[in-house]
Amino acid sequence: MTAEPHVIVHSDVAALAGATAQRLVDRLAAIQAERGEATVVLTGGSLGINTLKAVAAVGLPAGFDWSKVNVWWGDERFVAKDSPDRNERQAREALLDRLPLDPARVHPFGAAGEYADPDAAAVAYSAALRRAAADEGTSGPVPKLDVLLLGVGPDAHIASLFPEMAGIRTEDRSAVGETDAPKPPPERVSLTLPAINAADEVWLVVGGSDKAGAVGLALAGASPVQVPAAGARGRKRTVWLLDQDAASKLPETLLSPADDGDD
Ligand SMILES: O=C1O[C@H](COP(=O)(O)O)[C@@H](O)[C@H](O)[C@H]1O
Repeated sequence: MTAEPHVIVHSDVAALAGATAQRLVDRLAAIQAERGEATVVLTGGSLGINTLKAVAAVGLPAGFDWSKVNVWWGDERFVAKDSPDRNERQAREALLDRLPLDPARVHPFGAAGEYADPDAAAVAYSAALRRAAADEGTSGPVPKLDVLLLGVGPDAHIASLFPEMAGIRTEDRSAVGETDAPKPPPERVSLTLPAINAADEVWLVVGGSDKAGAVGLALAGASPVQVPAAGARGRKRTVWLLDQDAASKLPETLLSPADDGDD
């Protein structure tokens, strides 16, 4: 398996969310069985949250222990902690609040009111990532990130890295603040592309015909500055999990239809 993108197409968004949920639990369980814990980086957005809702309905493999799962986020909207716009709040309501997670292993971005501005929250998140790496005995900028989930916007943004903006060009830190995002809310915090690409596995989960152009450009090898999704690569595996609408502009040669249990 290489980090060359592998594309799997499901029939529609419901099948995509359900299959991604099952794939995620299976993968985290396999990693946990191997090294005692597993780390997931969550995304917000429509499919990110629908996938978490679908996880609630997935059967858990024997021995799987949610309290040994580390949770980080790929990005956050810089709004009040209790705002319904917050990716953290949506994830908690969709799934996390129902799981026996260890609170010490759950790492939300800081919120407006806790930090003066998005960049201050980003500096704190970079520091938290570095501390977690140090706790694992490495001197790197991020801990081991097993599976990192991403949504993709119609403009090809990933996390809160938008085309042509400073965040997508930032390489010297793990998280960055954004104050003028084209998608509301304008103030956001995001992992940078180097931090995203430090994950072992990057899964881009995308549904809908409004995303087909972005998916087509990303998989045709566009420049990440113009098409941020083009730059997302896992160290070991990069998987594009699509519905048929999102895949409609891809050449046949790239597609692996899912049998909804596929790989
Ligand atoms: O605002 C955001 O948007 C993207 C994509 O969301 P979608 O609803 O178009 O799928 C998401 O990946 C990101 O986490 C979120 O903050």
